[in-house]
Amino acid sequence: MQNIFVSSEVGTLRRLIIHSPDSGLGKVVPSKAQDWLFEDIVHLQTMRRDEYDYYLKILLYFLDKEKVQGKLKEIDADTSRDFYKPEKEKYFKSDKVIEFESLLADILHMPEVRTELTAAVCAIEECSFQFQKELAKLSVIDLAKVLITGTMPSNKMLFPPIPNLIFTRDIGIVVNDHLLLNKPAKYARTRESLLAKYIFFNHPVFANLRGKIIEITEDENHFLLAEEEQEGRLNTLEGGDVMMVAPNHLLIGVSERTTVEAARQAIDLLFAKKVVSKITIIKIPQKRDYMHIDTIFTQIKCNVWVLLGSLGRVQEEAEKQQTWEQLGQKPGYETLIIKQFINKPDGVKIKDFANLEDLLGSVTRDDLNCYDEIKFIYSGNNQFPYGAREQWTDSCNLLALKAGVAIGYDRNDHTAQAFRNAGFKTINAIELLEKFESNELSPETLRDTIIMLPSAELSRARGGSHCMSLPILRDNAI
Ligand SMILES: NC(=[NH2+])NCCC[C@H](N)C(=O)O
Repeated sequence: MQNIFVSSEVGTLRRLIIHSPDSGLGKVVPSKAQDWLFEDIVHLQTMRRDEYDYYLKILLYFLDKEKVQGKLKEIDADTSRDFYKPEKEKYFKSDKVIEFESLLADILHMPEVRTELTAAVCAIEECSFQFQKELAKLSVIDLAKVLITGTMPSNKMLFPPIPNLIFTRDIGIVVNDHLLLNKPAKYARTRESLLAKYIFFNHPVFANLRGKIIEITEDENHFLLAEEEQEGRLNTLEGGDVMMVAPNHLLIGVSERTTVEAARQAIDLLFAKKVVSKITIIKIPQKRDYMHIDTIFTQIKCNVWVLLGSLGRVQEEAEKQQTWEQLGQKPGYETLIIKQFINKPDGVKIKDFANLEDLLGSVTRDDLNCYDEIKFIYSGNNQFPYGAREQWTDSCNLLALKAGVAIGYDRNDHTAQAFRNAGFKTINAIELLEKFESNELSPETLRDTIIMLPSAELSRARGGSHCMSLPILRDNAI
């Protein structure tokens, strides 16, 4: 049975990996917030109870209904939140909405993996030998927690937390029946990818992936470079920059996090294995606002995309501006460079796209064979200055649960209006769950709806629901 397969962004979602905010997130301090890629410190309880738990309940309703249907009153009344804690009996334990921490605990039951992984984590975190011995005494459940949170059951912090693990999108991407592992650009995300690597290579759930995991490495000449030359030249690639838009077509962003060398290596490896026949590189400005391509656009259904207008159709404007630039005026816009590589029997052909809309339109028509009128929804309804404001809080980072039904943040009011103008309904996550429970609505019958997740705390971590998901199984979109 095919249990790992993703060939689009909008086919009905069947299985995914998530990670609920752990106690490490509550240990982010102001002096480390930026280093740990947070814009602020977050209130953990609010983030869990009033925000992320709703995300989970919605996912369960869509992917594994019997875990929640008719039980929400009871679940919500339990102040201990045992339903959400993998070590508790009442835990929802789903093989569709899969918690990273449970996968980690499972592989730590294998003695060899436990020894290797503990040693590897201690090595990268420069743990003392003494602490490494203490880790050996922990139960599997406690060890999994320490490897994620960095803190021992005694409350001693052995190494820093990995608060960005809630953004499971970035650890790897399923490309048809293969998996492209990340190689993080930021030190704060190194331990996440180490843990992920051990899970994908060892967990029985991923047995079908053996021989199909693609890893990005350094070119051997890299090791011979002097340190100052090496700087900034590592091959790095993060999942938020990789988007599987159609069975034949993968998008890769070259960004603050993903280097052109890594993108090139991914193209060579994926073409050699014939996993896809078309890969488009989208080079976006290297800035914090747009760390990955999924922060500037995502797909809602075959003919609908949400994107940041200031990076859309700018090319024509840019060409007109050229004269003024030649006369010395500074460019007042940002441009994208879009190059498409097509693997043909007689060699790789390259095609240019002038702007994002042209590329996304071509995905809709040429790759998904969808001829419905293409709709672009712009962040902030393309009204100054809401486009930029709402993009910052992930207005362009939505997760499609099925074609036309996606989950995003509730705080992006102008973008929500743009969705309504385009014929979508918007509904608050809490209200939707009530309507599911009362059978007024159901995941199966919902159409063209954007689910609005409470997000005051979540958005401070600088990622949206697209980032908080690693889909491993979707139905085909076509
Ligand atoms: N796929 C994404 N856009 N992920 C967002 C990750 C956010 C996280 N704080 C970081 O900076 O790494």
